[in-house]
Amino acid sequence: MVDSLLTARGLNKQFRSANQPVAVLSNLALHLERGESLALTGRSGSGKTTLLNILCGLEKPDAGRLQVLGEVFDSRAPEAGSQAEARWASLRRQRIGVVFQDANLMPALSLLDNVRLRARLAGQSEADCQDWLERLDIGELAERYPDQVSGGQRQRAALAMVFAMKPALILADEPTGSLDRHTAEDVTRQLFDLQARHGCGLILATHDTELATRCSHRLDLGHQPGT
Ligand SMILES: Nc1ncnc2c1ncn2[C@@H]1O[C@H](COP(=O)(O)OP(=O)(O)OP(=O)(O)O)[C@@H](O)[C@H]1O
Repeated sequence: MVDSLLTARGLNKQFRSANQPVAVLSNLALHLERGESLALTGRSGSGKTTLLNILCGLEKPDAGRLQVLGEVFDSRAPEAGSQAEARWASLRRQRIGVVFQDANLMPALSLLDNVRLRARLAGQSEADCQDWLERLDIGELAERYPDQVSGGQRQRAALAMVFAMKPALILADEPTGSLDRHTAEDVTRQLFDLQARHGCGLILATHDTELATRCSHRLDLGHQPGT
């Protein structure tokens, strides 16, 4: 079995601000194997979210090569953008679970239906969807819509969606950012339990040093040249 989940080489990304180029990622490399976890740390604006977006295909690097779950994305490849988009979309639907700051819940679906939809799209059973909501302590909110619950409860629903899809790789941007300390500890424990049980990879961006120390590896983007 191939254990490498993700390899990135020579990633560069710059944005333009007030017509000036702002280098965010410069010649960045990283590698993740099955069962490993990586904490992305660094000061605000150092590029953590940008890197997570690149690692799931929501943002294009200016240069670099990515190998993600057996798929290769190379900025120099002649492949049409739409083909790469389709490969990224398929990875996000079935194999990469993404937990971002503004939890991607469908507003017209209840929390439970959001979790069920995510499981279905990933080809997983819908049988344990209510159970995931219970485990994240929002079982009694299953029939509510996203705009009828708090930001922290939405974030837990987003985690339930990711758990239900049983991904090979989880990307999480401040997964405990809007949770109180007690709930954050509970969610963190579940995140690492799930990772240990399924042997999936986990990359998370965090300002929480305690959460970062629970990961097997750490990459401080505050030290990237140009940031
Ligand atoms: N679309 C964009 N256009 C211009 N600049 C951008 C864009 N997106 C991000 N940036 C800039 O790129 C830099 C990195 O942003 P990013 O959101 O990746 O940082 P971060 O480390 O996740 O920050 P935080 O910890 O505050 O969430 C910042 O200076 C940001 O202002």
